[in-house]
Amino acid sequence: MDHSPPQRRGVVLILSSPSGAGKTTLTRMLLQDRDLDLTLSISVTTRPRRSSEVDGIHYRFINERQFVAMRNASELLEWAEVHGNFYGTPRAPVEAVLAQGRDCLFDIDYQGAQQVREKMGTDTVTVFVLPPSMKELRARLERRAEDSAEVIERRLENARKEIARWKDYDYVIVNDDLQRSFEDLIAILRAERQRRPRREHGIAAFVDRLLSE
Ligand SMILES: Nc1nc2c(ncn2[C@@H]2O[C@H](COP(=O)(O)OP(=O)(O)O)[C@@H](O)[C@H]2O)c(=O)[nH]1
Ligand SMILES: Nc1ncnc2c1ncn2[C@@H]1O[C@H](COP(=O)(O)OP(=O)(O)O)[C@@H](O)[C@H]1O
Repeated sequence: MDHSPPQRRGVVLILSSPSGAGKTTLTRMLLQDRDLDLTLSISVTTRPRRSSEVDGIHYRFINERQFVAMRNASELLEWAEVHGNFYGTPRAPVEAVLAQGRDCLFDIDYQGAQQVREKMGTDTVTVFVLPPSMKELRARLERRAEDSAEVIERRLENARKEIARWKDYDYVIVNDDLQRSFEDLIAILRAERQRRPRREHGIAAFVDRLLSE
């Protein structure tokens, strides 16, 4: 087994947006592109499962007692209450991915993004996804048809507060054309992978060999 350190540090790529702006769709597109080799951080949540979701793939659905137990055992890298439910990121899988110098993708809210940035520092890259209009945001939530009218209203009420956080992020994408947004995300990831501090170890060894030629 190869015990040498990874050639580069993994990217901690965080996507946030108000509900309905399209981050889950973009996340799924990124994961389907095998060449990108991204691993999703699968959150735990106390919210009820939607019909389109699979336990253990999109979320791990747990009850509040289990959530509190995980939080108290410091098993969560970050956690937050969003739209009246608890969400958290299990720490161990993230650490395992990053230790291999691979990249980890997070679909978490602004509270979680802030906590991860504080803990992971410059490994973190944050992207905020905006809807093209509030009218379209409502239309997308209604078209998705996964939530009750009451839940949709609550999400739209929270959207203004969430959108106000755009300034905390490294990148902002207005998700009008889905394919274009996807390509922009790939461009961000490719560029971030090449950042010198992330490649310090691998490049130093390469340059040593180069100069010894
Ligand atoms: N802080 C935090 N937020 C999360 C986590 N998982 C999901 N979220 C956020 O919780 C919010 C609600 O997610 P969800 O119920 O799937 O609804 P959606 O935004 O309409 O797809 C979104 O802003 C997610 O990004 C997590 O582990 N931690
Ligand atoms: N650029 C886009 N144009 C049109 N519809 C979109 C676009 N992006 C996402 N959608 C649709 O909007 C709905 C909400 O998207 P979703 O990814 O579930 O949002 P979020 O995860 O941010 O709540 C889904 O039905 C999705 O197919």
